[in-house]
Amino acid sequence: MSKHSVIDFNNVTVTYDRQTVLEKVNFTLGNGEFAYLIGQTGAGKSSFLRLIYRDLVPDTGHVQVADYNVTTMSKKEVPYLRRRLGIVFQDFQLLPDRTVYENVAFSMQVTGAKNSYIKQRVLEVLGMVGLSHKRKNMPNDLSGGEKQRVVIARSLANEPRILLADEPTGNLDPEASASIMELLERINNRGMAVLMVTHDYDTVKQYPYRTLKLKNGRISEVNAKEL
Ligand SMILES: Nc1ncnc2c1ncn2[C@@H]1O[C@H](COP(=O)(O)OP(=O)(O)OP(=O)(O)O)[C@@H](O)[C@H]1O
Repeated sequence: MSKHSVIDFNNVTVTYDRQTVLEKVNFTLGNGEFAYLIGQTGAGKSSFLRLIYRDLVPDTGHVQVADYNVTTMSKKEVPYLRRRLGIVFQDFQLLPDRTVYENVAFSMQVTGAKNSYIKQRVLEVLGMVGLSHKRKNMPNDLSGGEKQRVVIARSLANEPRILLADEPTGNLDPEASASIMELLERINNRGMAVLMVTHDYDTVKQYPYRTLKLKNGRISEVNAKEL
């Protein structure tokens, strides 16, 4: 893998039963790059992301993420790979019976970080997403946009190199979506690569970055203006 890329797919094929979902896909996400992944329902976007965090192994081809050869790595190494990734998915919900602070701290405690560092880092990432003042609140006291910002803060806690975001603006009103996009841009400007799966074409047009479309097992670059 080139030192300029953080994700590399080389001729990746994924087949479920007899259905080929990805066929000899090549893809590179540059260090610090922002890119969108789009495609109709069932096009293979979730499968694509699952390959990156090693929830799925390709039938053929290679996947490299940060310094890890994801295709050949041992199971023992998977948690270390995942710590290099910030994951913002709709089904990675917040724990409803823990405060905002505790939700973010929890993701660091499992890595064995020191308490003094956890405290400092949780306050730092909550500050980054503009929610320090809500740290003692429970998730259910927050709006949808604020909850999503806590999920983003949690994903940043372990200082990942890559942020994977699956529909981070789904179900949010335009104002909350804009605040999430501005936050993702700020994070990206600090040097983190961002790969965002979305159906929200208005957002793609408003915040244009390289846009890749999955269709019939293939990936191609599209012009956001033509969406
Ligand atoms: N574990 C599995 N076993 C069999 N088929 C699967 C499995 N996972 C996904 N598929 C099929 O592979 C295809 C791609 O699924 P995938 O979830 O990757 O698409 P997607 O683009 O993320 O869709 P959506 O936008 O609806 O989430 C679909 O036809 C799906 O039914």
